[in-house]
Amino acid sequence: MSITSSVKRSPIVVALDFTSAEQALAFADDIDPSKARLKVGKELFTYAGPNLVRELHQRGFEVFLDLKFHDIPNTAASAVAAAADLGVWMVNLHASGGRRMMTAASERLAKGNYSTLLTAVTVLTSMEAPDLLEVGITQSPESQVIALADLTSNCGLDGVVCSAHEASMLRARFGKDFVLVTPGIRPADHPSDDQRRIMTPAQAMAAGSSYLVIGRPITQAKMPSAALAAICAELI
Ligand SMILES: O=c1ccn([C@@H]2O[C@H](COP(=O)(O)O)[C@@H](O)[C@H]2O)c(=O)[nH]1
Repeated sequence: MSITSSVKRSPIVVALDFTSAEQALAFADDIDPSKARLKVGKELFTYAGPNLVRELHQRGFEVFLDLKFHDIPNTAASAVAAAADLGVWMVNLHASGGRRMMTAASERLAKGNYSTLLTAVTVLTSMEAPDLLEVGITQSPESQVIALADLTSNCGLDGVVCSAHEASMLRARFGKDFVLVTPGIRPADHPSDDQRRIMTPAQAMAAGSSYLVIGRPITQAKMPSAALAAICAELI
């Protein structure tokens, strides 16, 4: 069991988009696990693998394994179970993988009695209406998020990854227990980079986000732990 549950954690999840375990662990060693959870995504996991996740657990961090699985139902369910066996706090799928994929994954976790949270990505925070149109989706990002969040909820998952722009609408629709994970968070003085549907940390919390995923504004700062502390202070 990796989760040190007695510690009250902040809603911040720092995206460890680094190219090595050494960089990720140096960052982790500079911060307190009560101040943030950590997200391991495709880049870092491809470089450093499951051992890095174990190292972060040993240091007392809860880990969101953000691999956004999207595959046939059996493969996606098996991948989610592998993540749960690793003891991660949260793992995710792409909701566009559809009902049978999401149900298979959700049922696999329930059958194994895992405590790992399962969420589904709705519309990436880097996308706007013209991006959706180019991949054949004529709905607005907001309508597409609602459709995929309805499907996710029907399939028994714990919540969705969306932008904070959709958070208040989804909070009203699904209630207080539905998990809303919102990347695309930018302090007011930080550039948006490749993100498009962005909000500040305080705005996102006020809109009903459960967890704020924040990467570059913290990890690329001159003093990452100070950048994290400033964002925590904004949320008090
Ligand atoms: O819709 C999504 C889903 C996932 N992400 C991930 O969150 C972080 C954001 O990093 P920043 O540096 O704060 O932009 C990154 O790891 C993405 O893969 C997302 O941004 N949007």
